[in-house]
Amino acid sequence: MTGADNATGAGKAPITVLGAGSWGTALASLAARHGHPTVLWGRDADAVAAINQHHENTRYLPGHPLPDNLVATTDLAGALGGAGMVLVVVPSHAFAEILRALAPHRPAGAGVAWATKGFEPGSGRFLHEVAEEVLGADVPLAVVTGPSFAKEVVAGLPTALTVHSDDAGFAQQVADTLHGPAFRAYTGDDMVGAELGGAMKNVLAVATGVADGMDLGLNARAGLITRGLNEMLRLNQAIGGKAETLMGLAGLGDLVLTCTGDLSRNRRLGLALGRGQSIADAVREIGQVVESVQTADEVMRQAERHGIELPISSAVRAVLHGEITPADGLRQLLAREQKPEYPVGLFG
Ligand SMILES: NC(=O)C1=CN([C@@H]2O[C@H](COP(=O)(O)OP(=O)(O)OC[C@H]3O[C@@H](n4cnc5c(N)ncnc54)[C@H](OP(=O)(O)O)[C@@H]3O)[C@@H](O)[C@H]2O)C=CC1
Ligand SMILES: O=C(CO)COP(=O)(O)O
Repeated sequence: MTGADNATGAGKAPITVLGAGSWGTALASLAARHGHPTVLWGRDADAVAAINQHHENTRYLPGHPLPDNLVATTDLAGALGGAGMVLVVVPSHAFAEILRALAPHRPAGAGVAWATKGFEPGSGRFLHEVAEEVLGADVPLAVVTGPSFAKEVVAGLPTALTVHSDDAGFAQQVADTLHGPAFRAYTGDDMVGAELGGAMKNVLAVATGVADGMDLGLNARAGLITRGLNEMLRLNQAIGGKAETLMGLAGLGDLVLTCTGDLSRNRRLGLALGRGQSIADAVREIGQVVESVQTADEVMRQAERHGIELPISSAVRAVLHGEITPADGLRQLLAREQKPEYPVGLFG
């Protein structure tokens, strides 16, 4: 696919995407295909030159032609100059740094959305809390999340995701930019639930990956996904997110995708650990961001803060730190006391 799917761009808001990895490139490609004048900012000059000259991101999405009207640059101020909307798609460890860098160049009126999944490492803050602190309370903010592998989106395969914001008009603007012939973008107003779902599913994908790597069978996989969803729902309720958010694309949808789809880097990390590989070797082989490595710590920090027990997430965190082996984790989970599925209703 090399041209725009939709019109010529006349009247469409210019979009600036920050982060030229697999997901930033796929989302920029989508906006460009929908006729938005789109600029993709990346920090790697060679990668940027290859996108402009060969219309391909050879490192992160090799073999997928990008639209001719997608322009890449390493010039952050230039990229932001004419932006009608900014979409941040860097890993969570770089999120605060990129927001601080973009803040002085953001045109007044340009809202800031992000498709990053995770928390601020170290503090465990939600990304919308970081964004509000750096950009101020008046800037429209939104989170883009849901079951969406970059490789499938850039290939034009049908995908559905969701955009959550406290500002309904901005959620709609972001959704309108992404929505198109093969892409459904829904909206919602629950940033807490949307961000928690996107972060926790990465940790739970490691758990199902480990189980599959240990050949524990399909029953174990389904059990982990379901009890994992329960962990998401309980922590979400304690923090103040809406249950329906986690029963939708931002929770269950992304959990199923990431726990079962081998395109998931977090699942692949779990598979490797379950087969006895070291975490360092597995992460090196994957060669892209694996958010669970940091997110497991931050999920458990949130859980401790709110007094919620999360046995699967806790076992993943301990395995990722080398405190226990995958086999120990399995033994711990199976040895837990027998109890009602819902001791105190859905959220017990
Ligand atoms: N890939 C996917 O299918 C999806 C990913 N996401 C989320 O999107 C986020 C980005 O992931 P993804 O694109 O897949 O990751 P990748 O590993 O594919 O790419 C990471 C990109 O971030 C850049 N980067 C890393 N650190 C910095 C920094 N300090 N400043 C600027 N750029 C930086 C890298 O640049 P360089 O190459 O120079 O190192 C690279 O371009 C993650 O939070 C992920 O969970 C969400 C949904 C789907
Ligand atoms: O978030 C994703 C799909 O929605 C991508 O998952 P991974 O980061 O595990 O590859």
